[in-house]
This record gives sequence, structure tokens and C-alpha cells, in this order.
Amino acid sequence: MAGVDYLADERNKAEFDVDSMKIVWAGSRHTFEVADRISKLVANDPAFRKDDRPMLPRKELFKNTLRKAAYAWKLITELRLSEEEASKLRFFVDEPAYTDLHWGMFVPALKGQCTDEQQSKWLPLAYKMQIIGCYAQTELGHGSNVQGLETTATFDPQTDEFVIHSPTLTSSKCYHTVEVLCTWWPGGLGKVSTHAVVYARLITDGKDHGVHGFIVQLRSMEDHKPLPGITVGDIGMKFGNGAYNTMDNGVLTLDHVRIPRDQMMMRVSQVTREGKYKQSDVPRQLVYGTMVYVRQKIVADASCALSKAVCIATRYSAVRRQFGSQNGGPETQSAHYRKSYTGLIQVIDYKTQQNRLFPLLASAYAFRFVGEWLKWLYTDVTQRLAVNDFSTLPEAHACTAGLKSLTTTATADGIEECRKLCGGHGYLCTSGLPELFAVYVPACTYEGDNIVLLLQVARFLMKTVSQIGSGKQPVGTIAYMGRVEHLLKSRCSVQRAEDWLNPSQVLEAFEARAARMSVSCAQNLSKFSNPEEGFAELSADLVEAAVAHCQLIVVSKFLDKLQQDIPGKGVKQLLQAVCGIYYLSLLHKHQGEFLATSYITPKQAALASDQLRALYSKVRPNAIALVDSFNYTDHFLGSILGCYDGNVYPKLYEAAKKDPLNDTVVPDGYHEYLKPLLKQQLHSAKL
Ligand SMILES: CCCCCCCCCC/C=C\CCCCCCCC(=O)SCCNC(=O)CCNC(=O)[C@H](O)C(C)(C)COP(=O)(O)OP(=O)(O)OC[C@H]1O[C@@H](n2cnc3c(N)ncnc32)[C@H](O)[C@@H]1OP(=O)(O)O
Ligand SMILES: Cc1cc2nc3c(=O)[nH]c(=O)nc-3n(C[C@H](O)[C@H](O)[C@H](O)COP(=O)(O)OP(=O)(O)OC[C@H]3O[C@@H](n4cnc5c(N)ncnc54)[C@H](O)[C@@H]3O)c2cc1C
Repeated sequence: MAGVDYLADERNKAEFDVDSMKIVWAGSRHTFEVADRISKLVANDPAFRKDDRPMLPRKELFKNTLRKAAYAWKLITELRLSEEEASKLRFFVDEPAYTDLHWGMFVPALKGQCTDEQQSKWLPLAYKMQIIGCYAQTELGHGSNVQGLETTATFDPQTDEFVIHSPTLTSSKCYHTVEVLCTWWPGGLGKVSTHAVVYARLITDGKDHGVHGFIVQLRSMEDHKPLPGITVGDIGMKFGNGAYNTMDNGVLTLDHVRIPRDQMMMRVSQVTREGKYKQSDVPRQLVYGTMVYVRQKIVADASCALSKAVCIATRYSAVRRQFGSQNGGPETQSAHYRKSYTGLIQVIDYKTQQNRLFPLLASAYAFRFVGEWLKWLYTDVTQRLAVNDFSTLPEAHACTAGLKSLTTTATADGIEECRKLCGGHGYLCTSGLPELFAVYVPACTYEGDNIVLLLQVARFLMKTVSQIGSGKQPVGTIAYMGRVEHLLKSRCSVQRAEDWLNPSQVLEAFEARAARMSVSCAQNLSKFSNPEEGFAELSADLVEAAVAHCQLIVVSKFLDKLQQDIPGKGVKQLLQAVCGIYYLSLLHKHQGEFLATSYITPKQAALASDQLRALYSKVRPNAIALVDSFNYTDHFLGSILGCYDGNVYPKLYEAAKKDPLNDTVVPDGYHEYLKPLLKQQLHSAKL
């Protein structure tokens, strides 16, 4: 049956121009064309096969990743791909590798933390991959608490060097039962990186200046062996088969390792030849700049991971049929569903399925647009920093931290929901969903634990509330706090379900909820004589206020997007429906907060649910076209359930036949373990 498109009927139902939507999703025609070309290049090259990943033993898996990364680099250089094309190629290869950390963190750290002179030395080497780097910040005992790091970099004026040292238990106040407090977790560190950006406490003349970044060579450029004083290795298997085990997350101890003074990254602060510590005229927090950059990237990546899962679950939900009757005979479910040509009900037509799936589809679009906006914000703050305007740095930190937390939590939960939406078959590795979940879920932890990051947003919110009335007008994403008096008094004016389609009404509802939750936290905090104690005591409420603020940002950026000129037949109308599903499903999920803050009434909450159901019906015929708009190849999706042609069952059957366990009809181990058992039972049962 090759060539038959089992989803053709679904595709014919679309009420909008899919090609135009593809461009909206990609961000521009240019980005679409690059992504389309590179994704096909990868999909058509057998060297990038990835369906065997869950079955490979770790060593083989890792070597395979090294092979793919080297081959990708060969293509990048031979085809003279641009930076944009090269990064798309790595993205579509879709395999976590040391290159993610080299390009995603090491290079940005060099760019952001080094002086021009240092950059001119290190960047050309890194760009040509003549050195490979990683980002070594987290220690066994300290991840979230960066200020608590214990590795030291002590300046030795005699030799003009820093001595980098991981403290041992004996020299540490810590009472862990491990012998060494080493660096632990960095990706690419375990087996590959030649260099690392190591974060350590800078000590000059006995004085501790806090955490700074240093470039440390780890391995010999001749034979890849660790340099003297360096002990390095992989930290072991992680969650899931295949998944993130293609990455060599590493452990590192540094025993009085000496590096030249000019390998301290000196953009933010410097140590002179005499050992004098000098701080540039920039905020110390710029040392954390790489994290702001990567968090912004992670938000953009969330929409990719979630859209992948949603594409699989949506296509499969249209293919999968449950209940109804094959021959038009008595129905086992309500006649309401008797629409499909076979008489069997497509599971996508169940309202419960739509209620679980469509908000995730909407979230994928919402995260795409907020990711675009966050990229703009990051570019803007970077340009300002270049001219010593630091005014928007706290907002950029709060936005990147908060949105990283919000989008990764929703995406990880969403992928797991998509697995359940695919029923039993979702649990098969060939659905692609178990591995996608296992690869994605650490995003809730790395680059800042999601709760720790929300607490940073909460601090920013409390600071903003405390400044209300001081004459300092809040701007940007926090501008609504400038209208707090109105927002505390106002009441929702919705009278009919359709009123929930009014953008200004929706925006005010989300602003009022966020403002009221923040103000309530601030009022409760003011009852504590010690603010830090109050912050700790109220931290669960503060996290909820931070989530409300971040959801407001996502909703407002989606609504802003809809204000733009969006070409293509029906595209804008569909996006309006998708946006409506996004905010109304949030309103429904957090109804308690909207009601408790008294902005809306129970009747208005019920009208919101009515409108949400109406939007599900609007989106239903367009669901397949909406996921086709992601333009994912079958290779990238890596899922039989999500394959473009919907020909799921024969593919599942063929894949099962190819499982190594089916290489022989009688399994290995039969003669040792099954036969004797069965024989013994045969004797005792006298059969
Ligand atoms: C399939 C493969 C994966 C693919 C992923 C896709 C991603 C797309 C590509 C991305 C590229 C590369 C791939 C990356 C893969 C992921 C690798 C993960 C790498 C890591 O995990 S690296 C380690 C990251 N570690 C952390 O994030 C630690 C978290 N902790 C912190 O950030 C901070 O220490 C803190 C919790 C914020 C500190 O809190 P504390 O209150 O103690 O703060 P300080 O006293 O230090 O500072 C207070 C002051 O500073 C402000 N501030 C804090 N952070 C920042 C910042 N980053 N920028 C600006 N300002 C900051 C804070 O607000 C305070 O200000 P105030 O005094 O109140 O005015
Ligand atoms: C797959 C993966 C890749 C990684 N890659 C790198 C890398 O390349 N380089 C690198 O340097 N690091 C890396 N890391 C480390 C990562 O950045 C840290 O694990 C992360 O920052 C969380 O820190 P932690 O492990 O110390 O968690 P902890 O802080 O120990 O968190 C444990 C629990 O305590 C809670 N908690 C902690 N502090 C607070 C608080 N103040 N208030 C309330 N609750 C709190 C957290 O919410 C969490 O529930 C990686 C981690 C993973 C899982």
C-alpha cells in the first residue's frame, strides 16, 4: 500500500493555507527554506539513522554519536554551510552531543565573558573545532547555588598563574560522605572536551572575590589524555534508553592545576600582573550572562519538542479508531460521533481527547511566538549592554528564567500527556515518545531548576511591587503593575461566551490575576520582620504568583502576534482560535485563582468553558493541517505513530518483526532456563 496517504481526508478538511502557516511557524520564508532544505538533507542520509538508538549499548551508542557529529562537521565544512545552516543541521540530526555544549555554551561563554583580545585568541580555535569546550559550573554539592561553589582559582603572583583546585572533604566545611567535591554534570566533559570554562572562586592575596570563569585545558592535544592534576570521566547512565545517554556528562577534579593569568575570562573583572582585582564598570551579574543566553534558547527549543510530541499524538489520534461500529450497526457510543466513513470513531473526535490534546497544540504555537519575542528581548538587552545600558538586565533575567521554567515544565508534562493520548502504542519506543520524554525532561532541571528560577521571578515581582508609588514607572513585561490600582478594583465585563474572544478583555483578566496574586504575596511578606524569612515561608505562594506573571507574558505575546499582518488564506483566523484555546484552557486550569482573586465570577468562568469547547470544534477539522505546518520529516519525528502518511499498523508490525528479540523464533536462553523449567513441570504434572 506504499504511497497511500491515510490522512488525505483530514488534510482536505483544512480551512487555511498550510504553506503560509509553515512560514509563520518558521518565522520567515528564509528560515522556512533553510529548515526545509537541511531537514531533507539529514532525513535522506542513512548516516543519520536514529531508530536503533534505544537498543544500542552505551559504548556503541556513544561512539555512534561521535561518528554522527564528525560526519555532520564534515558536511558543514564540505558544503560550506553558513552558521545558520550548520546549527539547523545539528538540530535535525536530533541527537544530544558534546557539540550542543561546545556551540551552545562554550562559544557563547567565550563571546560574552572574554575581552576582545581573549576572544581573538580562543574563538577562531573554537569555531574551527580545533579545540572542543564545555561549560563546567555545577559541582557535586552545588548546582542551584552558584555563589556556593567551592572550586578555587588562587592567583600566584610568582608565576603569573592561577591555581585551580577542587576542594577535598578535609578542606571543606561540607559534611558529605564523598571524598572529593568535584565538578559534576557538564555535558561533553566526560570523554570529549579538550577545554572547559570552569567556574571557581577567585582568590587574590587571600581575599575571596566570588565566582568567576576560567578557561582550563583538560586533555592533551596529542593523545587526548587528561593533563597533570586532572581526573575526568563520565558520570554514568542516565534516565531512559538511548535518550540523553548519547551525552558524556562528566565528573572532574582539579588538583592544583595551573593556568596562565590571561585564561581568566576578563570582560567583567580583571586581575593585574601584580595580583590586583579590578571590576569593570558593569554589573557583576554579567558573569551569569551565558545562562541568560541559553535559557532564551531553551524557550525556543520547548516549542520544537512539544510540537514534535503533539504532531505524533494528533496524527495518531486521527488514525486511531475506537468504538462505534464497522458496518453501521448498533453503536456502542453516542450517535453524536457517527461521522467517520468506516463507522468507527476517530479518537480525535472524543471531546476528552480534544480537551487534552488541543491545549498542547496551542501551547506549541504559543511557545513558538514567545520564543521569537524572547530572542528579540535578548538581542535588545545585548545591544544595550554593549553601550553600558544595564537598565533592562533584571527584566531580561526574570523573563528568561521564568519562561524557561514555564515552557519546559509544560513541555515535559505535555510530552508525557501525548504518550498517554496514544494509548498502549505510545509506550512503544517506536512511537518516539518515551525517548523524547527522557531526552527532554532534564530541561526542567538543567540551566536552573524550574522552582529556583521561579523564585528569581518572584523576587523581581516583589521588588516591583515594593517600588509602586515611588515614582519609578514599571516598563516592559511588568508595565501592568503601573496600573495596579485599577487592576485591583476592576471586574470582568464578560456577558456572553464570545466576549472571551476580545483580546483586551482577556489581557485584563490575566493582568488582574497576576497583579492581585503579587500584591497579596507582598502584603503577606510585609507581616514578617525578617523579609528573607518571610520569602522562605511564603515561597509556594510566590511561585504561583510567578507562574501567573509568566503565563500573562505568553498570552500577551500571542495576542501581540495576532496584531501583525499575517498573510495566507485563513491563517490568522486559525491562529486566533489556537490562541483562544491557549488562554481559555489556562483560565480553566487556574480557575481557582481567577475566582479567588474575584476578578471573574463563576458564571463568567462557565462562559469561558463554553467558548473553549466552541474553539475545539473550530480547530478539529484543521488539526492535521496545523501539525503539518511544523513541516517535520518522518526522520525528525522518529515515530511510527506520527508518520506523515498515517499508515501506522503495517509499520508497527514490520518494526516489531525487526526487533533483535525476533531474530530467532526460539529465544536465546530457552535451553538453559525455559526447557528445564518446562520439563520439570511436565514431570510433576505427569502430562
Ligand atoms: C537535546 C539536547 C538538549 C537540547 C537543549 C536545547 C537547547 C537549545 C540549544 C541550547 C544550547 C545548548 C544546549 C544546552 C544543553 C543544556 C545544558 C545545561 C547546562 C547547565 O545546566 S549549566 C549550569 C546552569 N546552572 C544554573 O542554572 C544554576 C542556577 N542558579 C542560578 O542561576 C543562580 O545562581 C541563582 C539561583 C539565580 C542565584 O540566586 P542568588 O539569589 O543566590 O543570586 P546571586 O546572589 O548570585 O545574585 C543575586 C542578584 O543577581 C541577579 N541574577 C541572578 N542571576 C542572574 C542572571 N543570570 N542574569 C542577571 N542577573 C542575575 C538576581 O536577580 C539578583 O539581583 P538583585 O540583587 O535582586 O537585583
Ligand atoms: C542532563 C543535565 C545536563 C547538565 N549539564 C550541565 C552542564 O553542561 N554544565 C553544568 O555546569 N551543569 C550541568 N547540569 C547541572 C544542572 O545545571 C543542575 O543540576 C541544576 O542547576 C540544578 O541544580 P542541583 O542539581 O544542584 O539541584 P538542587 O538545587 O540540589 O535541587 C534539588 C531540589 O531542591 C530544590 N531547591 C533547591 N534550592 C532551592 C531553593 N532555594 N528554594 C526552594 N527549593 C530549592 C529544587 O527545586 C529541587 O527540587 C546538568 C544537569 C542535567 C540533569
